[in-house]
Amino acid sequence: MLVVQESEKVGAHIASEAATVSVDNSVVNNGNLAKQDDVASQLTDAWKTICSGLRRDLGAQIFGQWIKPIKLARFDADNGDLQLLLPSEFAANWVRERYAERLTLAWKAHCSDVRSISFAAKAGAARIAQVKQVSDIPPLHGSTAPNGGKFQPDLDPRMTFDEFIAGPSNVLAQNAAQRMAAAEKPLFNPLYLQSSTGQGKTHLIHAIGHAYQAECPAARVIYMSAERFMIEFVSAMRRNEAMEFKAALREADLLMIDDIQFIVGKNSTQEEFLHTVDSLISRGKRVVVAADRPPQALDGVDQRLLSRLSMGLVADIQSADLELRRDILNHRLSSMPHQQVSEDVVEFLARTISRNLRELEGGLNKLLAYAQLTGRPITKELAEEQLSDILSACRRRITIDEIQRTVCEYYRLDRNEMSSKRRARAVARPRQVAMYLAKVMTPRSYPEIGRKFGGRDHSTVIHAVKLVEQLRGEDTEMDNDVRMLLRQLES
Ligand SMILES: Nc1ncnc2c1ncn2[C@@H]1O[C@H](COP(=O)(O)OP(=O)(O)OP(=O)(O)O)[C@@H](O)[C@H]1O
Repeated sequence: MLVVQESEKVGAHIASEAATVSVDNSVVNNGNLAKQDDVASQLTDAWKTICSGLRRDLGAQIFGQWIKPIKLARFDADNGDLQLLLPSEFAANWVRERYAERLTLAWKAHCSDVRSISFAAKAGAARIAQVKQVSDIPPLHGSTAPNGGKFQPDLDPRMTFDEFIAGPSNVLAQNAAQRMAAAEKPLFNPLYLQSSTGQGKTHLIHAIGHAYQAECPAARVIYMSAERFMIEFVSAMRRNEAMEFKAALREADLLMIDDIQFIVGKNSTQEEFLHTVDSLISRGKRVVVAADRPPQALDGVDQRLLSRLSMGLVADIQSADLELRRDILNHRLSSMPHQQVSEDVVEFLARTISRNLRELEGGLNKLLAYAQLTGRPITKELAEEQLSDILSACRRRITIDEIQRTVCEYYRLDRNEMSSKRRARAVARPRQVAMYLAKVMTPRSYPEIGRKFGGRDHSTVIHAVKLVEQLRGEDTEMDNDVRMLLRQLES
């Protein structure tokens, strides 16, 4: 049994087990320290990755309220149960009811040792509720049947090329996607779509699926997220059906895998994915993948897989500019002629909700739904009132103090280290990261930033910014740290 955190607070029955360890090794009851250390760090790493996905999918508010407070309490290596600890009974029930399945799937995808999760409240570890064995989770719609049945692509009917509005930020990706969907063999393969969250990767993938199916009705199209790929692969292996799984994938004429960044660190899955990609490409079949970062920034991914993924076309989608945001809103509204939304409301939404297109679309939908339910006219005032959360998040100005606080929390440093003269790398590097973030996230000048970091000279800040830029290109761990911090600060 592995106690990951909070070891002193959870039940005594755990401490009586043979192998108990905390992540910092303060509690070690058996000799196999290296192995336990390894498991503990795997669990912590997996949790970091799961959290970044959940933060993105659930939004900062829900994430901050319900998921962030979760601690990894302990892991039972014998039965694969991971206990998550919540601050209260109420929180434990809430998270269990709403997110148990999602958390279980995510855990299974990111750490194959975890087979079930249970929830406990801080005060009452005795009232642990066993939630779900992973094996109890029904297969998703369209996944493999045990005897090698088909993967049915579950494509969103709304995500077509017709519904995709092009602008300078996405036109390359749109053209590439259209080529990939044409009957004629594309000049590149695979297609790697890359953008930050909510900029249209999934939309383009679904659009390729629809168009290719229309173009070649007999073609076999397979679409799934990387997380799903891992889950299907692991459960096929458990059922001794790995061969069927492999065969089903290799029959694809078009294989599309979304959110490929989640395939990190799972060697057998990566191997399988690599072989599948190799096999498909060598037979002239099409492969499309999407990720929130470029191939070289995929952490923990085998070099051979990286070079396979990079050898076709890597198409970047930049953040949508104002004109594209305006065009997307107008396009959505053109399909709803009964909705009375004036140009100044569209302009207001397009200007203010600038972070990602999912928020923009969500904001419009919320406004329309509210107006319909209450009969109130859609005005800027109504938008201000109803979309206050999104709007204030978009308008929020990030301060250097906030950056310093977040960086210190992230690297577990004392806040004073941001101004201290200490040069040890463990302190200097986070300080340089904070200076870099201050430069890219605030309008402050180099001298102003220097003053906020213990009165440092502007040349020190310039050096820090250049260094972090350079390190991000060379060191995936550093790049991931910066990405996590950017996300945390932007949310
Ligand atoms: N160019 C576009 N035209 C019309 N709608 C768009 C466009 N780009 C994105 N959208 C819409 O914005 C929403 C978010 O897009 P999508 O889910 O494709 O983003 P994503 O890049 O895959 O995000 P994530 O990385 O979070 O999965 C979707 O509803 C999509 O239909």
